Amino acid sequence: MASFGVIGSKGAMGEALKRVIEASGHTYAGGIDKGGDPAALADACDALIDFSAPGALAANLHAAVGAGVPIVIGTTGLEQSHHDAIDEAARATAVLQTGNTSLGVTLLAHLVREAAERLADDWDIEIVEMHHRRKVDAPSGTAILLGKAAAKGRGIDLADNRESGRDGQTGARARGAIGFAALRGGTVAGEHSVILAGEQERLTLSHSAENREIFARGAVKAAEWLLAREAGRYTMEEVLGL
Ligand SMILES: NC(=O)C1=CN([C@@H]2O[C@H](COP(=O)(O)OP(=O)(O)OC[C@H]3O[C@@H](n4cnc5c(N)ncnc54)[C@H](OP(=O)(O)O)[C@@H]3O)[C@@H](O)[C@H]2O)C=CC1
Ligand SMILES: O=C(O)C1=N[C@H](C(=O)O)C[C@H](O)C1
Repeated sequence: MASFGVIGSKGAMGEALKRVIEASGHTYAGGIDKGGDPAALADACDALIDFSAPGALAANLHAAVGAGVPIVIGTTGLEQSHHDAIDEAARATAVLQTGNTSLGVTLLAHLVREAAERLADDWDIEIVEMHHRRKVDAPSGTAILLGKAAAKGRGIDLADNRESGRDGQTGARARGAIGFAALRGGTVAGEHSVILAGEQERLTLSHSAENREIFARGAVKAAEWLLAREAGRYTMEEVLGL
């Protein structure tokens, strides 16, 4: 059994994580929110689990490296500079970052990659997501993860082929583009659909999160798995053996 510290502990995910850690027989080492000290939390636990905000990432990585504990990062809305910081920290400790810790989405990303690989680029790819009204980033981390999987299947870079936020006189859709649409409202835990639209037919691959426990369970599983790992940057695919 291990002890886990949660960053973003009073948030929706933080509360789900506390429940799942305690139900799994591990120890909840405590949690922090804005203004809290991640270094003290890192010293008091075997691994950190961070579902907070992009602005917290640098201090959280620094704390994990300083204490020599692994860290799971579920926070979304990350930019390239955040990913560079994660790569740097992963030289010193075990780190896993993902936009979605659920089993279903991790498998969905594989299916999307395979579909994009097998279908020619006259099959247009559109990713639609819906989340609760409190969500602050768009497209969701999951939508970006799925877009990257589709781009990988196609052998292209997402950054060069991404179309989001269409409005007004957009012009016709560019061949090979990967489109994103983000809906917000109510209490939706997370809905994602990847639509592959061809001539006279459409294939839709979807995932529905019914609650946040699925993300919390995946994050705890990832933290358990990281405990036995050397320094490095790891993926949910590796944790789940997919
Ligand atoms: N990867 C995945 O599977 C999933 C990822 N997420 C992501 O996790 C993140 C949190 O989601 P959710 O719980 O719904 O959000 P909430 O807004 O409910 O909670 C965020 C928490 O983080 C805290 N926080 C904000 N800034 C800091 C900081 N600098 N240091 C420490 N804590 C801070 C907030 O504290 P305060 O109120 O004091 O500001 C709050 O308690 C989001 O980025 C979301 O997209 C969510 C679900 C699944
Ligand atoms: O903010 C959320 O709630 C969620 N965020 C993650 C994302 O951005 O994809 C994962 C999940 O969809 C819920």
